[in-house]
Amino acid sequence: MADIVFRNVTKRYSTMLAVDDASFTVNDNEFFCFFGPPLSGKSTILRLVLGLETPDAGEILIGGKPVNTVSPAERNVAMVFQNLALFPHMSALDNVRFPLVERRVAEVDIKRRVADVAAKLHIGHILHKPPALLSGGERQRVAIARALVRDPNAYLMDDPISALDARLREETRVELKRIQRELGKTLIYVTHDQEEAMSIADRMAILESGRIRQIGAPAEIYDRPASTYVARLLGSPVMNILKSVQGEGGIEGGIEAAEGAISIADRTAPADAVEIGLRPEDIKVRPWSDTEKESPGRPARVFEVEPLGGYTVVTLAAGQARLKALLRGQPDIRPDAMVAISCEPARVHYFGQGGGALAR
Ligand SMILES: Nc1ncnc2c1ncn2[C@@H]1O[C@H](COP(=O)(O)OP(=O)(O)OP(=O)(O)O)[C@@H](O)[C@H]1O
Repeated sequence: MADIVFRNVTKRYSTMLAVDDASFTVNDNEFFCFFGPPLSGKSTILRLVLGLETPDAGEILIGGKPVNTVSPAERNVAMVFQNLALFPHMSALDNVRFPLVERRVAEVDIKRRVADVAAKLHIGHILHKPPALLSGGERQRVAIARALVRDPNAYLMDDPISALDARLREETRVELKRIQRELGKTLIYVTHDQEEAMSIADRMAILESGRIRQIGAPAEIYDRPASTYVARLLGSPVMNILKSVQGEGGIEGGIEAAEGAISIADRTAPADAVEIGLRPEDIKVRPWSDTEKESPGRPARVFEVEPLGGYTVVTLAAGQARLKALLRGQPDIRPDAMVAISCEPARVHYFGQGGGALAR
């Protein structure tokens, strides 16, 4: 069992609160992501788990045992650092072997485990090379292999594939997910790439300035962000968040614009909404001429069209409000055209004073 628990953990660097009263549980065998902007405390949390830092307050438990005073070696947690930290004077093979040689594992077992991990990461053909002769992607795989070759309680990875190009990153994250499932080990993963976090994690925690703002399955957080801060971090294009004005009623789902703010005709809207959030994919866009009197579509002007192949991002001007809509395929929509926009009331997000999500 290697569940990892933080109970009210705080870590300061002089006056800087790097981790602020963090409480969470990473379950055994879980792929758990920490996601947040730069300097939000992601790496510090990993260093606390690893034992490279000691909390100023609170308690850390690994597999049910308090580890605040346990050395990194005894915690037996394997880490892949952002800067990889491969030994330059050793071949890739010796780098991967190193943790086992250091622990005096029998040669026959070393050979078996290295071959196994090399096959999993497709690096068998480059093991003879030193790091300097490997590409960025190959170096990253070797660093991951060096962590996987051990049999630790848990793996920690700090933005391990950030140096790869977009295609290789996609491939590697799919593989990492598969490998973690096969190994059946707890994996804590840090990334500043929202798409990566969403695609790879069983559950994730969203950080802001050292504080955990929300924990949940990616789809849960995406569908029910607890605040405008979280809502803006996930999704591309990001959620449209506009000031809310009281509407005149109108037909359910109609988006009315006024003075840079919008209202949605929605019987279930909370009265104390200060802001309204609309995911770009939830905005329906139709040619204005199609609009019948009973339709919810309210007028908007097409401001910009970005065809991206499989889908198209359309920026809409509704009064002084600007909204982005994400449409499938390549619809025949041109700048300056008038369109009708609407949104299923159930898909609308409402936020109150201070940015917290409001229940209906
Ligand atoms: N060794 C240190 N000494 C002083 N301050 C530090 C140290 N390590 C981190 N910090 C500060 O703690 C805060 C959290 O940093 P941390 O590196 O954990 O964030 P992060 O989310 O991992 O950032 P990034 O995405 O840029 O890696 C930052 O304000 C950072 O400047």
